[in-house]
Order: sequence, then structure tokens, then C-alpha cells
Amino acid sequence: MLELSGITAGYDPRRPVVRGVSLTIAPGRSVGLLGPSGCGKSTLARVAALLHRPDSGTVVVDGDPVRGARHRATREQRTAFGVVFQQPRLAADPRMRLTDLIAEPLRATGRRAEAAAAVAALAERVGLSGELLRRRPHEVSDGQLQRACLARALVLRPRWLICDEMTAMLDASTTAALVAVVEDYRAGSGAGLLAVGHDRVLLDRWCDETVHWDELRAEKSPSGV
Ligand SMILES: Nc1ncnc2c1ncn2[C@@H]1O[C@H](COP(=O)(O)OP(=O)(O)OP(=O)(O)O)[C@@H](O)[C@H]1O
Repeated sequence: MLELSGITAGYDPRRPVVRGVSLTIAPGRSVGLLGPSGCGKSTLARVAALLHRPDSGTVVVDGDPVRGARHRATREQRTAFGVVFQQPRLAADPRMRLTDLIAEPLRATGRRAEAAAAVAALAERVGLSGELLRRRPHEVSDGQLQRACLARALVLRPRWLICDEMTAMLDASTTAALVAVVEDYRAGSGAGLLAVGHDRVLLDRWCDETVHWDELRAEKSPSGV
């Protein structure tokens, strides 16, 4: 269970952008989150992924309360999350070949020996050829780079996926391909998903349920728990 309760968060404690928001996602469930631009969806997604520390409120991951965000969360808690952002160029180190980009979480957690096999399997899954894997970010398209970022998000086999407008800058066929990869992974792993977006049609088709930002303020638990 991923439980966010009474989250207040932002970039200046005097003017939080997220105020008293609660969201609960049951294991294996997928929740789409819609809301107007600038309302705080990405900030909440970063809190959910343990990348941004809330000013107040609690995050409980599979029964374990998170004591602090980022490096103060335990490694077990941090590696429970795979995160994909809207802008792959901001999320990818421009010096790394795609193969190293995908393997980077394995290296960072001392599992370098698994990298070659894991990258090969994931590259096939997301549709990246061996030739593309040898290129650096500036040598591939946005869609190809986002495929690599999704592979990187899956490489530690996370129990939770946070996709923050993952497909916002992609064409329809790449969007469909990446959503299919996420759903295939979830079907095999039982991972839960928070998908932030602007496209209600896509989120309704993709997720078990779609909630609007305003509903979270009313302390609603979208997964019916
Ligand atoms: N690093 C930051 N420093 C200061 N303010 C920020 C920062 N990131 C976001 N904000 C502000 O916080 C507010 C919420 O931003 P956030 O990105 O969470 O919204 P959003 O709902 O995801 O928007 P969009 O749908 O346009 O991506 C906005 O007013 C934004 O300008």
C-alpha cells in the first residue's frame, strides 16, 4: 500500500503548493491523476516517489512510514520506486550511453554483475536496438530516450511506478508502446502505479481509476481502501 496522508509540500514553507492532500494506492492498482497546470501534481508525485520531502504529512510505503525523503529514506524504500518524468533530456545524464543510463541504478546499488543481462532484456522490452543502446542522449530522439528512461525505471523491479506525464511529448504510437510496457511489467510484477497527466482519455484507458486533483483535497482514497 502506498499511503500519503495530509501532505503539505512545496518550495517555500510559507507558500506550500500542495496543501493537506491524501492519496492511497493499493498494491497492484493504478491511479491516474488529473489537474490543471501548476496545481502541484508533479510536486505530489515527487513526494510519493520519496524525491521531495513534505513540510508535513506522512508517507507510508508497504506499511513502513518514511522518516525522511531522499537519502534519509532507507535504500529498501527508495528502490521500491521507479520514476519516469516528462522531459527525458532533463532526467538523463548527457554523457552516458543509453546502455549505461539503463544500468545505472544497478551499479549504484552494487549489482553491476547483473547489468548486461538486465539491459538486454529491458532494451528488447522497450524496443531499443543494440545500435541505439550505444548512442548518447543527443544522438537519439525524445521517444527513444524516453524508452531508455522507462527501462531505467524498471531495472530494479520496483513495486511502485510513478509516471509524471511520461508520454506528454510523444506521438500516439510511442505513447501506446510505452503504456503497454508499463502494463506488461505491472501484470508480471504486481506493481502499483501513479500516472500523472493531462489527457483524461488516456488515463481513463490506462488506469483502474482516474482522480482529479480537487478530489484529493477531500481526503478521498481512490483505490477504495
Ligand atoms: N523547483 C521549484 N521551485 C519553486 N517553485 C516550483 C518548483 N517546481 C514547481 N514549482 C511551482 O510549484 C507549483 C506546482 O508545480 P507542479 O510542477 O507541481 O505543478 P503541476 O500540477 O505538475 O503542473 P503541470 O501540469 O504544468 O506540470 C507551480 O506554481 C510551480 O511554479
